[in-house]
Amino acid sequence: MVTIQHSTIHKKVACGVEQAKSVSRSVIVSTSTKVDYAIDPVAFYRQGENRIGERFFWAAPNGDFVMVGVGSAHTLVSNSDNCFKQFEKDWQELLNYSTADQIEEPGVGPVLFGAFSFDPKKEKTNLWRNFPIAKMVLPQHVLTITKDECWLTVNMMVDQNTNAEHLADAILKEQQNLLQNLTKPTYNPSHRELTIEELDKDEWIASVDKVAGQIRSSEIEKVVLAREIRVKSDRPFITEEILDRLLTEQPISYIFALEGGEDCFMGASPERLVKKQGKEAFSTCLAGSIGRGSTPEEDYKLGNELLNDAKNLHEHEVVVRAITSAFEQGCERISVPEKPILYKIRDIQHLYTPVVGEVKKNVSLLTLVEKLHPTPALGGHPKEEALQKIRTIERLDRGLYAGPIGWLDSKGNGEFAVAIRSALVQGKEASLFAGCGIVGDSDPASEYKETQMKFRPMLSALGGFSHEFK
Ligand SMILES: C=C(O[C@H]1C=CC=C(C(=O)O)[C@@H]1O)C(=O)O
Repeated sequence: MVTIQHSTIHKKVACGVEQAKSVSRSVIVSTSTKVDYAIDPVAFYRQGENRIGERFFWAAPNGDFVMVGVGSAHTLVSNSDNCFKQFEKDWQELLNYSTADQIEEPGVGPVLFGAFSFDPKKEKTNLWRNFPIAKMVLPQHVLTITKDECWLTVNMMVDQNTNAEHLADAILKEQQNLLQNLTKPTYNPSHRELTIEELDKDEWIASVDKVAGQIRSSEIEKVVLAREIRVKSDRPFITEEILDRLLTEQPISYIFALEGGEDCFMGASPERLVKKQGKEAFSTCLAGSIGRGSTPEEDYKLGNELLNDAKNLHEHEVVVRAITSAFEQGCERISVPEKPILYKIRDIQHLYTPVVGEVKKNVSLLTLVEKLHPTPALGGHPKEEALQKIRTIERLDRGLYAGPIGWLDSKGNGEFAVAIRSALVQGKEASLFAGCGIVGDSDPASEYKETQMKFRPMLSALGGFSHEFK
């Protein structure tokens, strides 16, 4: 099932080699083909298994936009807190030396996919050894599925010594392999026996009490405190199987996976950080939570309770203020509804306010990400004071949890979600993370229960089941 002609690729690479010679540096050669048959994205990801450590998966809510990457033509890595600006500069420079087909469709052509740590200033532990503070990958092979189109892109880094014939052969062979066995995989539905260790549970509950007290007697309005559970299985986890479950069980969330070495960071986040399409930018305020009812009546009652609960409305309002203020710096004609509505996912319902704006000239997606992150849904308010509190009080290393994860293309489009409801999968073990917005009248026992609820999507996708987390 070859979709790109060998002669076409060969010609493009040969041109790239000439360009590399003339500018004395390596250049990107990118070419995209529209395919007129369906490709199952999880099957495509699975087919890339000989590129373990170099794959990613992304599906926007309702499968409206899916992107899968295999292999790396180039990787941007940063271990500093200047990562957004550094990547912006690196990406522009790479694009200045690229030859790509002119395709308007967002997410087709040269793209970067990657993730940023929640807090580059927090000391890094061994848990996240396979991930830098931030990384974004220009994938070798990309599958992009939009509402009505399906595209395959190959990206190559070419220098003056590249053998065009060899590179064209290798890339086409790999693409052919990726396009084998494209039927939707079926996985064994049997559940696993998981052992769950709740790390520093009592300390976490005590810290909620302490921070709520400090909030009552200081200028700090809100701090998000997170915790970690470590899950062990009798056999290695299979990331394709987890992706498949997440897609089925969490259809209105962002489903993501990013590999680093043998590890995989993955999740199902309901929270958009920011999307940029053309001149428009979209963000989401998501904060304030309650469970789902077991009957429609109970569910409605709980939703109503949430919509009228002063503590949750306050938690939410802090986020709306911060996102609106970040938008005011980068956008014009901002629109924010006056009141939140409910966003109901399988295990939980949230208060939700969408924010839309028209991006000012020369403001890029990464600039918006930098201005927004971390919103008070993940950090707190005021931002710096809340971050300082999290650094000193939280015992876990959040790593990529609660950081921005997503993609951008060569035309300035792209989207980032906030990497919550996530897990770092490491062979037979996984660390899961969940946090809660703490305000002055937060109750430690209820916040603890809320984290149990927030662990459920990933626990279930890992194939596990536990009464405590029900
Ligand atoms: C920090 C998390 O959730 C945030 C997003 C939505 C609702 C939240 C809340 O109600 O506390 C949190 O701010 C998490 O799931 O780990």
